[in-house]
Amino acid sequence: MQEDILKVLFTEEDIQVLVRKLAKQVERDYKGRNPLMICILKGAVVFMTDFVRNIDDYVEMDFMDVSSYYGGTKSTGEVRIIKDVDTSVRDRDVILVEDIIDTGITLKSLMELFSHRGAKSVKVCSLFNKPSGRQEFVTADYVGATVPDEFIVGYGLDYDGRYRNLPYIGVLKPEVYAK
Ligand SMILES: O=P(O)(O)OC[C@H]1O[C@H](OP(=O)(O)OP(=O)(O)O)[C@H](O)[C@@H]1O
Ligand code: HPA
Ligand SMILES: [Mg+2]
Repeated sequence: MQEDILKVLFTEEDIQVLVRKLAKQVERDYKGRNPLMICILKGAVVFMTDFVRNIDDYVEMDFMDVSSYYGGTKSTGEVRIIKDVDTSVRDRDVILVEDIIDTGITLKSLMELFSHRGAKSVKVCSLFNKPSGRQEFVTADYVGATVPDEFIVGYGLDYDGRYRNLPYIGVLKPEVYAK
């Protein structure tokens, strides 16, 4: 698996610094508000588990599985809901927890959905932002770091379902997806 990685962009230690920074920002901004954190599966699952454990206040968690890449390195543009949340978002302070915002297509459709469902507020916390990929005008309220215009994997992020278990963030060798 490691031989498919061109270079490491963020080590395990780098990632933990970013995660703690985001958790402390959210902890401060949401003090006493019991926000509903919605993890956007599958990519955000690793981030979510570290993130919530760095927040020293009440939070609730739910999970939504959406997909639009289907094993490739380019968005299909069609965001499919595979599993919805169980919790009612009406009058809740919702925080969407994402691993990466690239084209912005996933986030745009989720923001519309949750605003429509009557959430009191909807904010976005994304570990990574790739502004060079943007096709929709969306921004996250909390961002860990900006990444370059390369396909990255690890710490939840996949190519074709693989590499999510890498503890670091790496750039995938282009020959892996050119095959
Ligand atoms: O800004 P965008 O171009 O929409 O890309 C970002 C989204 O794409 C990835 O999910 P994916 O559809 O690959 O599903 P996965 O999380 O199950 O891998 C990633 O986890 C984000 O949710
Ligand atoms: O760079 C990426 N890597 C993995 N999944 C992704 N989904 C959008 N962009 C990416
Ligand atoms: Mg994916």
